[in-house]
Amino acid sequence: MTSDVEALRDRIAAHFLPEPPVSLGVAVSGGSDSTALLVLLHEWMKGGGPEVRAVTVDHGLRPESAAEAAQVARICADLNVPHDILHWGGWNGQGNLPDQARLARYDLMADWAPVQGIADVVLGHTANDQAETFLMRLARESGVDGLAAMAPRRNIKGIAFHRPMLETPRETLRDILRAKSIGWIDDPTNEDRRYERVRARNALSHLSELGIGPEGLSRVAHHMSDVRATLYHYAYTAARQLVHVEAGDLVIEKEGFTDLPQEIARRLIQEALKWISGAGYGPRGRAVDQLLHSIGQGSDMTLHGCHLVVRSDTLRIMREFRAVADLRGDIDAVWDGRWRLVGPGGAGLHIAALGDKGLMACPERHETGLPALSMKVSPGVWQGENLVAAPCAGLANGWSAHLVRDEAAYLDAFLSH
Ligand SMILES: Nc1ncnc2c1ncn2[C@@H]1O[C@H](COP(=O)(O)OP(=O)(O)OP(=O)(O)O)[C@@H](O)[C@H]1O
Repeated sequence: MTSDVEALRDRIAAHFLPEPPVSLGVAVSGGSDSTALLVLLHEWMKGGGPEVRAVTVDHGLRPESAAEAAQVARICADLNVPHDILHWGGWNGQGNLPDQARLARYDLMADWAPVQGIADVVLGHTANDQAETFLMRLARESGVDGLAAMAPRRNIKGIAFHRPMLETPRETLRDILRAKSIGWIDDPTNEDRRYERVRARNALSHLSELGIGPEGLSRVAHHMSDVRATLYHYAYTAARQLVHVEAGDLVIEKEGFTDLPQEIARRLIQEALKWISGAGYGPRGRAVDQLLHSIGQGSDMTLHGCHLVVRSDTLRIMREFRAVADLRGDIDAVWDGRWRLVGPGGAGLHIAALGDKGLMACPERHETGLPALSMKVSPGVWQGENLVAAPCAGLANGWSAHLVRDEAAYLDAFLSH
């Protein structure tokens, strides 16, 4: 074994410290990076590392794709590594094809892994991929979060996807394959200049004149990711002190909030909008800055399906009425992705927002101390056009409303960055 192979194998093993898993999945497209990753994991396994099982997703998008998956199968057979091929059901014409294919790939692999008793899957992204992502984020004028580029690990459906080679240049990996006379597949779309990533790759080759290369940019991304983690840590501390949940809204103490540095305030708001809307992603940074400006001016604003209300001593972020106005749900189902109603049941019941009509049917609403806007977006139990119960607006009738995402979930989100 050459010293390069040893060094890279050890770098991968270091990614899994302090406790490497017993078994690992490896996602192999047949390209140079993931094929080299397979070889390195195989070396690790031979030296007492985790059991390895490979997986290839055949997207069926190019005529050669089945033959390419079969080529990966042969390499795996030569190494004595078990290998599975997964098939994508195809594109439904929605969204952008490469994005949809990537999402489907992660989804298929996240379903495949637990069936094999695997909780960790390794991906072959290299320093070159990281540097290209970094340049694309620069083009979008991203801040710290965007420039941190790809994370070394992320969770999808409870499976950890690892990228242990984010600081390894592609050529180093190709040298390993050349030395072992193992071939790889060159995907023709990697040359297609219609893709931004391909243009970023070409641009990168010109930047070497300035001493800018994949490894350097990937180290900058790594620094940014440390900075991001630090900022989220402070944002978490601030959120614990200044934010609490009330009837499904997030209430922020205004005085403490306005003293926060903008980078921290922005994160508090971004996570709040994600928590209320249930969207897996936050609004764009510019939109959040506009919202912060609006808070400074003392004006209310709607964003990301949420409504921010500025009061003298608090900021209250609640669901925007428009986002739930037409939402009708089954009585046993979670409503708006966050409310579960528990009560005596009955025939022909459904859940919908109270709205003005429901609110007027709650004589005790003033006793709750909640703002009318907040009660208006809260869930009510309806029988046809008649309101049966509205637990957040003082009309219980044996019903109670429970948040599926609680305050702990809001706080935990800061720690997952
Ligand atoms: N069809 C696929 N099946 C299994 N894993 C895949 C597939 N496509 C990509 N991957 C995984 O995602 C990583 C990054 O994907 P990307 O599209 O950048 O790579 P690629 O150019 O197809 O191949 P490589 O990274 O192996 O050179 C790959 O290294 C591999 O681990």
